Parts: sequence; structure tokens; C-alpha cells
Amino acid sequence: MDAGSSHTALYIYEWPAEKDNNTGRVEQTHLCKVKGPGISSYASAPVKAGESLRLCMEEAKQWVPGKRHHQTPLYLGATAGMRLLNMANSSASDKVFQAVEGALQKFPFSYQGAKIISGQDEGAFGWITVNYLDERLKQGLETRGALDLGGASTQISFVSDNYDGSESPSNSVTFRLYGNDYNLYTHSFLCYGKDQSLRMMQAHQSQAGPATVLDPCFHPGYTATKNYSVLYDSPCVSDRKPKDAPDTFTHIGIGDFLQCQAAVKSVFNFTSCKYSRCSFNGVLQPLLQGPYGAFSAYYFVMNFLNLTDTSVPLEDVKEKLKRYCATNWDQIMQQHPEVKLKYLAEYCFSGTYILTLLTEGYNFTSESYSDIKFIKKIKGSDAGWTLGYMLNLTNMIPAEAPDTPLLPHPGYVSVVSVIAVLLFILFIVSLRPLWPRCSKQPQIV
Ligand SMILES: Nc1ncnc2c1ncn2[C@@H]1O[C@H](COP(=O)(O)OP(=O)(O)O)[C@@H](O)[C@H]1O
Ligand SMILES: [Ca+2]
Repeated sequence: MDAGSSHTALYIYEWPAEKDNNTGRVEQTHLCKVKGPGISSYASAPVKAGESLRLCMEEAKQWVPGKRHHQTPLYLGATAGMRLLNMANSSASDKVFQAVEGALQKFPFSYQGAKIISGQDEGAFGWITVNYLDERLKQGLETRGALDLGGASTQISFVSDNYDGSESPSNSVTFRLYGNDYNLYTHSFLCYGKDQSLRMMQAHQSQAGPATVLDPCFHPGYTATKNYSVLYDSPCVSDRKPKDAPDTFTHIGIGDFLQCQAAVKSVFNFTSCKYSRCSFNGVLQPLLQGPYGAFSAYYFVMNFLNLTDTSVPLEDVKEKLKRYCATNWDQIMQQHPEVKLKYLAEYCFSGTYILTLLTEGYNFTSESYSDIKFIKKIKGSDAGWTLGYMLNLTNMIPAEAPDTPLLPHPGYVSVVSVIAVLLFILFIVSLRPLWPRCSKQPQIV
């Protein structure tokens, strides 16, 4: 289970158990989205966090064959929402985990624990998932970098030649998989998921605590009354809370892409770098290299905006987004009556944030932008950290390359059968001296 900051999802994976680990491919057979918010939102009512998982767990009982229930390991990993709750209020986060654990243990699966996974693991397992599903690991091919955008944190992971990891060991993960060594660069930016970065940007815009906030990242015609205490209720912004602010402010959209870009840029710090090169906030980042897969909110947002085609020049992408942001809010709502209003109101911001993060933050250029592929699934399985996490915990990926059989299985069976028949014939022939002699011996006259 992926307990994300905005929601929890249960993934069911299946693989042929009879075959050798090395030959069976793992596939996602089912996804259940838990109703309601992420588990970190239940800090003040932890029991409900556990209850929220029940329906999906019942569904899992239907999907996993009854005789396999006890053998099926169940893992829950929580990401940045719980990292933030743990920072702000560790006893509340412990209570949420107790409730979740209590709920999950009532089911007949082999419960293996619920925990917060580190940002490094989140990045590295996302990279494993993408490259496993592409079959790049087994074949020792060039790997694809992984870009994951969540609500509360974002991850970048890739292999770069000439990167040895010694400059910043916390950004380095090494693996030996199928006989190949990988030295992976990975970083997770806490607070730089799209929901928390929106808070940081709005906190920046409203530092003096005004009663109205004019927001270039929201459509013209958009107005909403928002609460200062809700906006600042996160460790990503809590230290910036204005002292004499009123309780509420009126949030008014003006839909100006260029100003929005400038406002988004204000959440990144480019001033210092003690390494050979940095992305932002003084974090090491080696030279970008190879193709990339961008998933989770990268995909949701760019797919909604019809901007997943990265062969379109970056300047044209920005132009399209500029027009979208300038569109009146009433018109946007009319055009997309089926989309959740919270998502709909934020796509202009989210699209601008994604382009700014990729180009200003990670240093993708007009040329290297086309190396990015926005993806949701690979061969039927969702791109995300869960598959890699599960493969690791169940030791599904061997460190050494499996012995490659000289013949594929059917060929092997045929050869053994032919040899068996030949041996049998040889055996029968070897018994010939014992065969009964013919009674009618030719007469010698
Ligand atoms: N259809 C969608 N449109 C836009 N954003 C979406 C959609 N579905 C999910 N999201 C967003 O994707 C992000 C998923 O983040 P999540 O995995 O919950 O957080 P984290 O990985 O930081 O713990 C959230 O910001 C959520 O709002
Ligand atoms: Ca996530």
C-alpha cells in the first residue's frame, strides 16, 4: 500500500510462483484507491485512518485466491505526508500507524509492517520500478531516470557516468542487479511536491498577511475565501506565518503565466552550492543523462493539459500553458464539468510548477526536455515506488545474472525425450544376444 500525502492506494502484484524467481515477471493485477484523504490527514482522529483502509482490504481478499491469503505478504509504506506529520507531531504520527496496523492485522494476509519510507528509498524504488518494467535491468541496457512528483515531496533519480557518489553520499545508492552494478544518484525534495510548493508560493505572496491575495497562477475570475491558519498548517511554511494576519484572506486569480513563473521561482533557492554542480537549495546534482520517465502528478497534470508530447518545442508548451492560464475560470469550469474543482483550479499552477521545476530546478534545457516521457503505466503496471519496494523486500531481483539455459524450456524437453528414446532402443538392441534363437536352423547338407 502506498500511503501518500493526498491518498492511499493498494496495489496487488502477481507472479508465477512455481517458476524460478528469475524468469517470472511481476505484474500489477489490481489497484484500489482508498476513499478519502491520505492517512496523515487523520492526525486528530487516528482510528479513522485505519477504518479508511478497510474497503480496499476487503477487495484484496476477493482478488487474491483464498488459499494464497496467508502466503501473501502485505506492506504499507508512507511517504512525505507522514514525514511531515512525524516532524510536526511525532506522537500523532505514531497513533496513526497504530491504528493502521490494527486495521491491517485483522485481515488474513501475511502483514509485514507499516512504516515511513525514506526519500532516498522512494526515489530509488521508483527508478527500479521503471527500469524493471522496461526490462532494462535484466538485459543490462541503458537505464531511464525516474521523476516522481507527489503532493508533499518530489524525487529525481538517474544514473550518470562520472558520478561516483563520494561528493554527497546521502544522494548515492548502489545496487547489483542481474550481474550489473549501478551507482544511482537520487534526491527527494521534501516540501517540493505540488501541494506543499503551492503553499510555499502562497505563503511567499502573503507574507505581510493581507486580506486579499492576487494570484497569477489562478484563472482570472477565480475567487475564494481561504483561511490563514489552514495555509500555514504545515512544517513547510509554519515558520513564515505572519503575526498580525486576519483569519481569512480572499484569494483572487489573475491568470498571468509569466508572473506565475516568477512567483513559482521564488520557492527555489539558487544562491549557494558547495558541490561541483547543484539543482537548487544547495543540493548536488550530477549532469543529466539519458532518457527519463516522469510519473505520478507529472503525468496527471501534463495529461490534463494535453502537454504530454515532449517532441513539441518547450517554447510552444509554455505558450499553450500561458493561454490556458489566461482563460477565464467560468469557461474552464464549463469545459470540464467532470473534473474535481480543487484539481481544476490548480492545473495552471501545477503545469507552471512542473515546467519551472524541470527547467530551472533540474536544469533540463529546450533540447533535453524531449528526453522526458510523461508516463502513467508501463506494460499494465503503474509507474511508482511500490513495485520496486515490493521486489526488494521479497528478494525478487537477484544480484547475479541467472544462468542462461543453453536451450529454452520446450527445446530442452524435446532433446531429453529424443535421448531417452535412443537410450531405450540401444538398451533393447543390447539385449539381442539373449533373444530366443530361431528353432528352425537351416539344414547343412
Ligand atoms: N487527477 C489528478 N489531477 C491532478 N493531480 C492529481 C490527480 N490525482 C492525483 N493528483 C495529485 O498527485 C499528487 C500525489 O501525491 P501523493 O502520492 O499523495 O503524495 P506524496 O508522494 O508527496 O506523499 C497529489 O498532489 C495529488 O493531488
Ligand atoms: Ca507519491
